[in-house]
Amino acid sequence: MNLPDTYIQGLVDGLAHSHLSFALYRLPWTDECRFVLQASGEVERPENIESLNGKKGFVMAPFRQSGEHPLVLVRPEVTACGWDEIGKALSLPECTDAIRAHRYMQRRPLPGLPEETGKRKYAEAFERFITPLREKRFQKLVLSRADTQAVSDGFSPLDAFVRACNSYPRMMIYLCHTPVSGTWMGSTPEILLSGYGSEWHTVALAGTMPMKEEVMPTEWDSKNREEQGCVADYIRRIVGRFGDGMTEQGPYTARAGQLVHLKTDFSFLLKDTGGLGNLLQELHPTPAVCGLPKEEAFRFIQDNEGYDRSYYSGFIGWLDPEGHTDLYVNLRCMEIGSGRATLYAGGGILPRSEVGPEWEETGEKMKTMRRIIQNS
Ligand SMILES: C=C(O[C@H]1C=CC=C(C(=O)O)[C@@H]1O)C(=O)O
Repeated sequence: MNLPDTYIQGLVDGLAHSHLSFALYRLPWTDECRFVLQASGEVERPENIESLNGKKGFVMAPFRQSGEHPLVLVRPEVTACGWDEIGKALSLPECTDAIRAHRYMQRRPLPGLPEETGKRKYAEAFERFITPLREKRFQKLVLSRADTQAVSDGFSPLDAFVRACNSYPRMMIYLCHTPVSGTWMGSTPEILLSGYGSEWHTVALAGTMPMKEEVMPTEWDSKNREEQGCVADYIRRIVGRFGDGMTEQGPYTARAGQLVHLKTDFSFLLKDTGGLGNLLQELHPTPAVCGLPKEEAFRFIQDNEGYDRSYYSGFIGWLDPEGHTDLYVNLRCMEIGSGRATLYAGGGILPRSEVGPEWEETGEKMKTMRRIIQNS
């Protein structure tokens, strides 16, 4: 994907400081950039995931809804596809006025933690997680962490977005800014729900290994297989309740940047797309980001992880019950603030997990976005 001309770049970067709400996204294996803009009023804050039933727009859902991190829907008042159309949309007076006014100042991200503090806190959280796992109170828990990274004064979100598109063709890349959620960017390999008409798709993605140079490793140990197997069992159960004619492919090895994961694809038929919110409520959060049993794991993470996940491990993307829907789990993502970005990553923990490799794995996952901002 080419970087658009400096006029468009300046407008998108300006919009990411403004009081308007927009999303820019690129689906895997396409070179087409899509733009959704809400040029008036506040973004919608649906009360809960079920309230997304029948709604259309760009969704940003947190891991856990709260006053600080509500579910957000960017109303598609203006949509555009490709830089030419996007340039025209950005030239609307609503955009240029908002960019000029700069009325909204970005929130600052979490304060930076020195590396060792981060590691010690992670190790303490790991101890809190591993104990109930070994006592068999949980089958699986996902432990995550945040870290900060300086960004240069001249950091251009659009430039980073285009570089992510070119570096990660297999992933869904997005840049979303709303005054409510702040400015987020990600490069996610995990579909939560996609489809059109009656044909729908989701995946079970879990288990991680690093790429070996440019060669994909394909020999998975039993821990990774088990980690992915329980995600697949969960998805199979939910999809079986909502959809008909489910077919399944996998698990197979799927590349995501410099990592590989185990993936199973699920295809199914949905008679009624008016209830997508109900299905999303059941799917989210899958055991790829939360744990099993689901409700207990969800509460345990809130009480024991030691920080607020915010929009990390929620879901993001385009929702349209009468057209295409492309919603992804918000992984390999960051919140962009002034002079800093906060990066997020997690990993599945089983009773036989060890702290060292799990810490390393979260670091490798964070590199997906770190590489993009370090080179800007
Ligand atoms: C929770 C994350 O990844 C999930 C998706 C793929 C592999 C995962 C794993 O191996 O633990 C996680 O379940 C993350 O990237 O923060």
